[in-house]
Amino acid sequence: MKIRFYKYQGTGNDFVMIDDRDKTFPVSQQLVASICHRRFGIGSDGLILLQNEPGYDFRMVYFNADGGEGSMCGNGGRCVVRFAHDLGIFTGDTRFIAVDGEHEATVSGDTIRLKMSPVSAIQRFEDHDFLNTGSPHYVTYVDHVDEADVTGQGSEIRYGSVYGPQGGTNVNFVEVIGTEHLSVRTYERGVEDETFSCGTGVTACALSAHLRYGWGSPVTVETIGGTLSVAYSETPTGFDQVFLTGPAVRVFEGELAI
Ligand SMILES: N[C@H](CCC[C@H](N)C(=O)O)C(=O)O
Repeated sequence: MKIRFYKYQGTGNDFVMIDDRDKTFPVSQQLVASICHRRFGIGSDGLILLQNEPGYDFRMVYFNADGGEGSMCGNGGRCVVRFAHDLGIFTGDTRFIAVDGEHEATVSGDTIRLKMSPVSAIQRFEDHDFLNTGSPHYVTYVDHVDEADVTGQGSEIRYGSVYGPQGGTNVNFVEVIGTEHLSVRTYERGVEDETFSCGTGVTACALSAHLRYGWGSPVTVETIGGTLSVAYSETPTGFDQVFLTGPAVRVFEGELAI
């Protein structure tokens, strides 16, 4: 069986994208993991199926690189919007459905602005915050993010006694580099490594920093793979009107023989 695939990246978070509107992709954890493998497959942080959904422009189905169906992916969401735009499914604005519900997005040039789910139930601790921005995120602050042991400490927290039994968490290391300006590195569960950028993670860090420092919106966030912006409104229980904005581009396309 031959399957046409496309490769997209959003600030260096990269995804294999498949137009699955005819629902023929033979989903299995092993197949997805082998496609995402960087030595034996195409190589990516995740795989996304674009499917039809009545009442919406499309449905986003996201899998982590390990082949497990993941929670929401912010950069993947921005990339699938670009993919749907490239396929001619919409022009300008779109509304689609993902694992955490409905999303809206706008395309202008290379920039994709994605509306994220409202955020509540933020757990605040002295040295870290824990919140769910579509995916669970542990946010910890460091003086020099370049020196953080992202993979070592990240996997310790991800598999540790607190979060491990809950299905794990993504772990973000944040350095404040100015007012409303952060630098972030993320250990991603499901990839089980550091990625170049994590959209839901960057969103979590911006909201956490707002709570710590009383900053206004938007917050600019540097990642290894580029710059993202997070806008939001604070509510009595958390945040809504949360928007993640940044570039998403097609890298190449090809054919997969399985
Ligand atoms: N890279 C993604 C996050 C994927 C979430 C996944 N790692 C999980 O929690 O299972 C993003 O841009 O938001």
